[in-house]
Parts: sequence; C-alpha cells; structure tokens
Amino acid sequence: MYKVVFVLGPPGSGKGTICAQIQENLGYVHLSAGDLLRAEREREGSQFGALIENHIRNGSIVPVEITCSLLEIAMIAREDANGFLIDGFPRNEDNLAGWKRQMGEKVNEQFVLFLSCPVDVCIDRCLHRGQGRTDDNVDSLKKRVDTYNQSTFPIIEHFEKLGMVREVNSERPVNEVYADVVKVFAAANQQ
Ligand SMILES: Nc1ncnc2c1ncn2[C@@H]1O[C@H](COP(=O)(O)OP(=O)(O)O)[C@@H](O)[C@H]1O
Ligand SMILES: O=c1ccn([C@@H]2O[C@H](COP(=O)(O)OP(=O)(O)O)[C@@H](O)[C@H]2O)c(=O)[nH]1
Ligand SMILES: [Mg+2]
Repeated sequence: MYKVVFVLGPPGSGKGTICAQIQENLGYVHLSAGDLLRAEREREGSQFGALIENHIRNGSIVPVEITCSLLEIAMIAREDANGFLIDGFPRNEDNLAGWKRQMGEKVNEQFVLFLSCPVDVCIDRCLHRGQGRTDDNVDSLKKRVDTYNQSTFPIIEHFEKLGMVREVNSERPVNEVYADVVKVFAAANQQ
C-alpha cells in the first residue's frame, strides 16, 4: 500500500513550495499533478500535448485517466518512498472517482493538507511566480480561481466530512506556514 497525503489549496497558495520542503526534510516524495501534466505536454510522441495545454490555459481539468496514470507511473517508479505528497489532485468529482477506481485498493490516504489563502493574495503570487507558465496571466487565473471555487473546494469539503482535512493558513511567511505543516505531519505519524 502506498501512503498518500493530498495537498490542496487555491492556485498560488504555496502547495509546490511546501511540498518541496516536506520532501527535503521528511522523506515523502513530492508528485505535482500539474508538473506531471506539463512534462507529458512536452514529451515527444505524446498524444495528449494539445489537450493538456488547452485545459491548462483554460484553467479546466484534464480527464482523470490521463492524470491518474501519470501519478501511478510516478509512484511505481518510487516504490521505495516512505509516502507520497500528491500536490494539486484530486481537483474535481471526476478526479476523485477515477482515483478511487484506479488507486482505491492500492493506497492508504493519510490526510489532506489544505493550504488556505485569500484569492487576491494567491493571484498576486501567481502573477509574480516567474516560471513563464502559460496559465499565470490574468485571464487564465480568473478561470483557475472559478474552477477552484466550483470544483475543487467541494472536494476539500468532502474530505472534511470524513475528518481528513488539516488546514494551515498559508497567507503567512513560508517559514511560519512550514512550521505548522511539520506539526501536522508529526501528529499524523504518531498515530
Ligand atoms: N507563504 C508564502 N508567502 C509568500 N510567497 C509564497 C509563499 N508560498 C509560496 N510563495 C510564492 O508564491 C508563488 C506560488 O507558490 P507555489 O508553491 O508555486 O504555489 P502553488 O503550487 O499552490 O500554485 C511562488 O512564486 C512562491 O515562491
Ligand atoms: O490534477 C490536475 C492538476 C492540474 N491540472 C491542470 O494543470 C493546471 C495547473 O495545475 P497546478 O497544480 O500546477 O497549478 P497550481 O495550483 O500549482 O498553481 C490546472 O489549472 C489544470 O488545468 C489538471 O487538469 N489536473
Ligand atoms: Mg503548484
């Protein structure tokens, strides 16, 4: 069984930043669904490049079969891992249902780390992220925030009802956010 922590929050809430630090210090392997999709978009011979780019620009969500397969392949490649941080997934009902179908029997879902941050702060961070992403522009960001509110927040609520959500306010400086996140992991791993 793979041990899994889902990391969710609005675009720009700091998911990638915090996951990189957890990977570095706590030995979980960081798998960003967005990074895996961008790599697949660039892969020579991929049938999905154009479809992925359309979804990314529109802030809409790629069909789960594609994303989930990329995640599973990445997990199989790191079977030695202590656990996995699944960053930015599941983002909607389709993602959740597809994940349960494909991975339900193979994973132990530890908890959901929810990085909460006001949308205006998040948008400002994305506009200054400086990674040259095709979706870090005002138009795409509006759509991404709409998708987050309409489709992703309900997934967080779903996990909340199951008692699985650990919320950390990520509006604060990274070191303060990280200190609280470490406490969440320490508590979860004591059980
Ligand atoms: N707590 C924070 N305070 C200020 N800036 C942050 C913080 N966390 C992340 N950032 C910056 O905001 C941008 C988005 O962060 P990132 O980790 O890529 O977020 P996400 O993966 O949730 O979109 C990056 O430029 C990052 O350096
Ligand atoms: O499971 C996922 C994760 C990401 N995306 C797409 O990839 C984009 C960027 O996602 P990422 O997590 O990299 O953005 P972030 O929240 O980190 O800014 C999203 O807007 C979606 O279009 C997707 O379709 N499914
Ligand atoms: Mg990210």
